[in-house]
Amino acid sequence: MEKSVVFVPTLKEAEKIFENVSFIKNNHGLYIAELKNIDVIITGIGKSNAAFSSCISLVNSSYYTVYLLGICGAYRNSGLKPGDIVSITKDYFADEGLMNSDGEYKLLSEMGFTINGGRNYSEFNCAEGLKKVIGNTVSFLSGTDKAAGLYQSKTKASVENMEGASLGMVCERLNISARQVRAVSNFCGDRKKQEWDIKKAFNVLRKFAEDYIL
Ligand SMILES: O=C(O)c1cccc(C(=O)CC[C@H]2O[C@@H](n3cnc4c(=O)[nH]cnc43)[C@H](O)[C@@H]2O)c1
Repeated sequence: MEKSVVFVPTLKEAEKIFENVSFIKNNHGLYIAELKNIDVIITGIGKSNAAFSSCISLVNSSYYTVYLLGICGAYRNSGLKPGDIVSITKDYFADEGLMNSDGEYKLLSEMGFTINGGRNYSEFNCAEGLKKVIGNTVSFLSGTDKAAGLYQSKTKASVENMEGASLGMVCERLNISARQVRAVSNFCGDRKKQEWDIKKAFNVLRKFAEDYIL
């Protein structure tokens, strides 16, 4: 039987999205749950964990659909709010570059370097029925309004996450199509004004998984 794979950044997110499922550690140190028609794999937080976990899991596999499901932050001017669910179709490596002394920053592509085959972003297929948005993948979180403004104005992204562009690049290089679905858990920027509602975000991701994946 053909199987799909769902990557989720953290065990906490996965246990809320896929209830009553047990995870075991595999021989690569990754937590995995094997359900009837899907495998759920925990990537770990951040670009390096996302690249390793997706590459090692996909390189000799025959999964027929790949999903990355998780929470994300929304930029204030995006029109999104906690509890909204989106399909990220273009995800930038937004903090790989150079910060000048005047606080301006350049992406690697603006310095003559590229990350993903001539580009500074990865692409995903759109998950049907969801709002299509641009994402920023960062390792250095935008915990101030200034940092959030810099990232957002550079790429025109609506949301921010920590794994998407890396996992997307692995899928592109392996010629496997993937969808990235994220629920907004907070606003980006000043930490005191982030308005986290992680419960709402988990609930919409669980509903999405029940309706479209399980
Ligand atoms: O403690 C904090 O201030 C804080 C700020 C942002 C994110 C975190 C997390 O622990 C979540 C990391 C996890 O969730 C995704 N995520 C959720 N919100 C954001 C965000 O505003 N910016 C970037 N990533 C976010 C991310 O993909 C990770 O998997 C804590």
